[in-house]
Amino acid sequence: MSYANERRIAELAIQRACLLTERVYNSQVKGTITKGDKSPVTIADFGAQALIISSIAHAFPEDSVVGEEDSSGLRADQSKRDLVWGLVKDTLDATKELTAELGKIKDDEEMLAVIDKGTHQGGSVGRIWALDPIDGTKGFLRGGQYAVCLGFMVDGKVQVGALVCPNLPVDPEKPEGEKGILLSAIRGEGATMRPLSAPSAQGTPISMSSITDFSKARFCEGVEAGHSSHSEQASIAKSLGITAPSIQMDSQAKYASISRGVGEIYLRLPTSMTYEEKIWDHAAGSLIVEEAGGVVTDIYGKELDFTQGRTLKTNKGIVAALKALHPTVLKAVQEELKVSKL
Ligand SMILES: Nc1ncnc2c1ncn2[C@@H]1O[C@H](COP(=O)(O)O)[C@@H](O)[C@H]1OP(=O)(O)O
Ligand SMILES: [Mg+2]
Ligand SMILES: [Mg+2]
Ligand SMILES: [Mg+2]
Repeated sequence: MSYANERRIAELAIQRACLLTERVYNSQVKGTITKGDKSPVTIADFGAQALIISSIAHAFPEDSVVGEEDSSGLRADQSKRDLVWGLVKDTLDATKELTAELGKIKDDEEMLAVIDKGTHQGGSVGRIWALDPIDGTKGFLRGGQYAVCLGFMVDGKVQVGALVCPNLPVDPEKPEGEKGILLSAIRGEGATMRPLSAPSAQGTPISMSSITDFSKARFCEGVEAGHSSHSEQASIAKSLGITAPSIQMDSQAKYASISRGVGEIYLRLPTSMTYEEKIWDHAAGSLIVEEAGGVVTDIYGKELDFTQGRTLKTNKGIVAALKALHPTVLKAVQEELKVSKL
């Protein structure tokens, strides 16, 4: 069974949401709220979650959604709620040609209810979407990389992944040139990429870099040292003979980057043994890397298990690399971490 229709709706939904996130990215007003876990959420995260879940509910009314955000921050703050509804309404008005396929939201009450359709607990049964309306909110606030991410799972296995990275260059050779790419994949059918500016273009197939010589390989890692250990990453790079400086960027833009051959390895090294990675942070990106010729496991070498609920509670960290490099990278990770962590 091909999931071409799910991929098409996923692409349209995240592109529509990206019009809203870019408007906020380029505005002074971000409307940031600090959540219970101390992480930031902005009016753009809420607006994008509302638009994307309403698209899924319109196209696939029986499906469930595990989304990062809920409406509690907006229910407690009328002015932010008004700001988000203004953004959502403007975006819907500006994209009327998509209403037949993606539907719309009638008022701010419905918008809050739609955001809360993302509170599903996930699991191993049925059709479930994993949504990160803005991945890398800290990067978004800093003017760095972020991604709008949507994965589609059937019985706990990711079948479709779609990512928009609005600030990655279309041509990696021209970092100051046109920005904004959309990547997607269907399991077993490969991964593709196209510029955001060409919504009706056919995606171009992408594949990981073929560099297998570690002295020429490059790491991608997060900007936030609190999300992944930079010092252990540096020791692992040294032990593998990697000399190039690592490419630092926020969000699943790292998965996007290695899947189109910019960087060969992405590591996410646990900074605490209690943090559980969230399914929406990995569903789309991990499938795109696998379909571009990579292998994605945790630091124990275990496959990512999306059947466990809202988090990857049986996994720790991420090791993503070209198939030919992965066993050696994993061994180096385990040698480095076993003293302090395993
Ligand atoms: N303690 C943590 N360890 C690992 N990842 C975290 C932690 N806290 C937040 N995150 C999530 O890490 C991701 C960003 O990763 P990176 O550092 O690679 O850019 C985001 O999804 C962020 O959530 P959010 O979606 O709220 O931004
Ligand atoms: Mg967040
Ligand atoms: Mg995230
Ligand atoms: Mg997020």
